[in-house]
Amino acid sequence: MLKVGITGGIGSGKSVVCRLFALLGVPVYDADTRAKWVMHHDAILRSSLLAAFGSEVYAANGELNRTYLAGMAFSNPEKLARLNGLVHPRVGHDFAQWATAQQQAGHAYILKEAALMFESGSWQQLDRIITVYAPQELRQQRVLRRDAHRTLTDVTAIISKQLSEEEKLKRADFVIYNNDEQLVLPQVLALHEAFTALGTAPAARVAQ
Ligand SMILES: CC(C)(COP(=O)(O)OP(=O)(O)OC[C@H]1O[C@@H](n2cnc3c(N)ncnc32)[C@H](O)[C@@H]1O)[C@@H](O)C(=O)NCCC(=O)NCCS
Ligand SMILES: Nc1ncnc2c1ncn2[C@@H]1O[C@H](COP(=O)(O)OP(=O)(O)OP(=O)(O)O)[C@@H](O)[C@H]1O
Repeated sequence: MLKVGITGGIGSGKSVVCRLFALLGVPVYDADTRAKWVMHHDAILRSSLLAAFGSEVYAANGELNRTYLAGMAFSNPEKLARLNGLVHPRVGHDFAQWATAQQQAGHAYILKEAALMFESGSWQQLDRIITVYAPQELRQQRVLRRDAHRTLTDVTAIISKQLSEEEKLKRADFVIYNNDEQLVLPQVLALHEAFTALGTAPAARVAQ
């Protein structure tokens, strides 16, 4: 089974693209959502986050206080690095377990969606990487439309914590252009065909 990563900067359209793959029957692991799940459910991680960032990390009802964490982490590089250092290994472990279950279900390939793929080192768990590309101005507009609570300053701060799109393009095996100039669906269908073939080919070809 081929493991394909799909990354791209904030607002590039990873989730939209992943919804298309999911419609084709491809299992998709959403690292952003799972990161929040493990931060809520993993008792050891909860204790580490409380020890590192204080009791405000969790609200009185036990829910993750995302606004507090976002405000703290996206404005302080050391705190963000500490948060990443605690959360990313747990997400890596969670993904490995999920991927094993998918393999047993006999899928030709699976997708892992993550904003941070090269930054977190999680690309090493994957066979191929797709970058979803859109220019920064368009990404900012999309996020401001999507996230009513974020300002342009917030979005710019998050962008500054992510690897540049140029670097992601250099490091990716495939690019999906979601820049309002090219149709997305034909690009997804072409990759689906290629990955289905690769995922069902002998292991030697997949490993390359
Ligand atoms: C700080 C948190 C709680 C803020 O949650 P919130 O719901 O406000 O934002 P959300 O998760 O939707 O993130 C918005 C966007 O910011 C970007 N982003 C998220 N985490 C990070 C990070 N650690 N570094 C850089 N960019 C990030 C992504 O593009 C993401 O889609 C949350 O982002 C988080 O837990 N981040 C740490 C875990 C992580 O790195 N997740 C990303 C993939 S594993
Ligand atoms: N081609 C498109 N045309 C119109 N709107 C789009 C297009 N692609 C994405 N969007 C919209 O832009 C916003 C950002 O897209 P999406 O949530 O998929 O980005 P993302 O890369 O997953 O972002 P994040 O890193 O924040 O999770 C969403 O509201 C989405 O509906």
